[in-house]
Amino acid sequence: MGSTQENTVFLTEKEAERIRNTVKETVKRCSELHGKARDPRDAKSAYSQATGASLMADMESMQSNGRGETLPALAVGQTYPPCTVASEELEPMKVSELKMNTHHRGRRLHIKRASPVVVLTARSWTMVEDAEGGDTERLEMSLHKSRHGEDILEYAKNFIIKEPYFTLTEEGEATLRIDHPSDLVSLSDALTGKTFPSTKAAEKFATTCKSGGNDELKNGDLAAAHEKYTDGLTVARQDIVSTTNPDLARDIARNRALVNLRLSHFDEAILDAKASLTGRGDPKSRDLDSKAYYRAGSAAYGLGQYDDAKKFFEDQMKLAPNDKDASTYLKRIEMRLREQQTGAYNWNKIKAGLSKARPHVDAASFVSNVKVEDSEGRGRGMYVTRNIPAGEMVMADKAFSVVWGHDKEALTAMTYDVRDDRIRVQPIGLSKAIVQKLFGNSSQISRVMDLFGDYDGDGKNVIRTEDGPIVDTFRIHDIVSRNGFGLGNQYGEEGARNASTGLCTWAAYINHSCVPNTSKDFVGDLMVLRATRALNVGEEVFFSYDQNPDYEARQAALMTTWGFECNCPLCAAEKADDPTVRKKRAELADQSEEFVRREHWAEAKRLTIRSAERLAKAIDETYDNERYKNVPRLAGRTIQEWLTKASARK
Ligand SMILES: C[S@@+](CC[C@H](N)C(=O)[O-])C[C@H]1O[C@@H](n2cnc3c(N)ncnc32)[C@H](O)[C@@H]1O
Repeated sequence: MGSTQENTVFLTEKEAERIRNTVKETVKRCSELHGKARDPRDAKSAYSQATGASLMADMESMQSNGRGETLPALAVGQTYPPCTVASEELEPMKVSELKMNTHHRGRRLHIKRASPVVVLTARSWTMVEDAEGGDTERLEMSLHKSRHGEDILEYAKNFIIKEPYFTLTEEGEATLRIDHPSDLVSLSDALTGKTFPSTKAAEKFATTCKSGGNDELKNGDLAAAHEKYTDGLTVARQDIVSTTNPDLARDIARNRALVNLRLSHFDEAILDAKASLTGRGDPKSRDLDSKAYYRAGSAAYGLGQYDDAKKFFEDQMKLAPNDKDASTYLKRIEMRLREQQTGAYNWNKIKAGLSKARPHVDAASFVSNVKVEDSEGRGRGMYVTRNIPAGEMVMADKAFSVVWGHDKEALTAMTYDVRDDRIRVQPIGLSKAIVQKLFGNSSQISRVMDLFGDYDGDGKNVIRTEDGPIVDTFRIHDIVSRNGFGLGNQYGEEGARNASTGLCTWAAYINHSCVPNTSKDFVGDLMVLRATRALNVGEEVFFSYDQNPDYEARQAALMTTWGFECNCPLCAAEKADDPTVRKKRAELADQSEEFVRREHWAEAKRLTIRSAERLAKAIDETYDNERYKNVPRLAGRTIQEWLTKASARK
């Protein structure tokens, strides 16, 4: 957590003011327009507006290679919950009935795309019209605009918008706006309006989908393969096909399991693989079932559900006792279970396997020495369940999601939050990656949504309807704000605009202290926490979110990024200092940073060491001995470390 000096993006007052004013102006206009009738659009000019903008966007993305030079600026904090009922339960409406700046709760809009899609860094938009023909309107998908790596709006032609939100863009143009991807249901183009006169026709359709899916899979187009298999499955599972040819649905499900596995949609991969099982004893069926168990096992492994994975691979071995892949997996699972239970990691092997191309470790989280409980004044916290000697590992947490600086998904944005009037630099790419992962793995939604965030949503915690998983993207944004962390520059290429960031769902319960009792380190995407002093059973674990030795700067960062005032023993002592003493100390700390940058300890002459000693003494004298009896003197740390190394050389 926290950003280093090099990674700080500075914004001029004027730029900040401009962002603030634009957002405030839009918010004001929106509230003035609330409930007013919509101005109809001219369909022809709407189409040419979108076509022109789409060409421009294509050209820009070709020139900038898809990555903008400047940070996008986004307004955040105007939260609203996603629709939590199935589209079938909503009452249909027409574009012409839309009211300005209104969430049309309880309603649904069936639309079709009527223009090319304009794909921009933080949003996509297009023109749409009523499915049966009628009024044209603009539709904008904000931030979470892709699925299976494809732009959602480009993905299909027919959509249902659940509980449509009609508002203004930041440029003041009327638009249907989607912030939660679950509010947009894409309908299959191939199936819309399709009926089958006979079993044969339905079977033929499903078989064609299956072979089309196979072709797409061969071409590596996973999104298209998924779509074709899904169409095929929808029909193959209907009674007219499944009663006469149940194996067709099994075959398609088995193939879709592989696509889901490759898309890291592990939940659906397991469901598909299980649905494909024949349970028959002939060699061909045993072979197919063995394949299905392998896919289910790999998916469970991907979710970190090692006990389930073990069971699937053992079932596979019963059908194919000599299968090498299954036995390799079973060995890996034994290692993961050992890591989980005892924290016994083979560090050499883990580190040797890491590279920029393979930045994720194949390791399990080790959390059996800790538990989560209430922490007075701090929400919940993490506590040790046994005594842990100094230097020993407290826990290791394999990140739930990481976006590396070198990933194309890395995206940092400047956000203006209307709730607290603050501008922040946010790892938007990480929020997007988490939403994507949860969309493909709804079994993980509760685990992430349990983390602390300012916005709690509607409190219903509905995670699925018949239309699919529901992910409240505003909650994810707030959770990432308060729990995301930097992974450091492990593989190079990290900068202010593309920091490597991640979310750990265990370490996220650890509170901050400026006098922490643990320190954290990263091995790839595994966060390793060690005790910096002996910890007694039942003690709360703390690490430092921000180590700035300057009291004011540290408190400001803790308030802006994490929303709290720190009352740890160090902050209590520093708060009682005279502000002029604190200022002097901060100046001396700056001088010592500068000194350390200028003078290398390995080449230091006696006179230089003397200067360092004088600086250290001056810093020490800013501390009241009584108040700082048991409290670290942070400002002197850098120069003291330098002195220790330089003196040891003599
Ligand atoms: C990463 S979470 C830590 C777990 C959190 N306490 C919870 O209940 O889930 C960060 C949030 O915890 C709270 N927090 C962490 N350290 C704190 C402290 N020293 N004093 C007060 N609140 C703290 C703040 O609300 C912060 O935004």
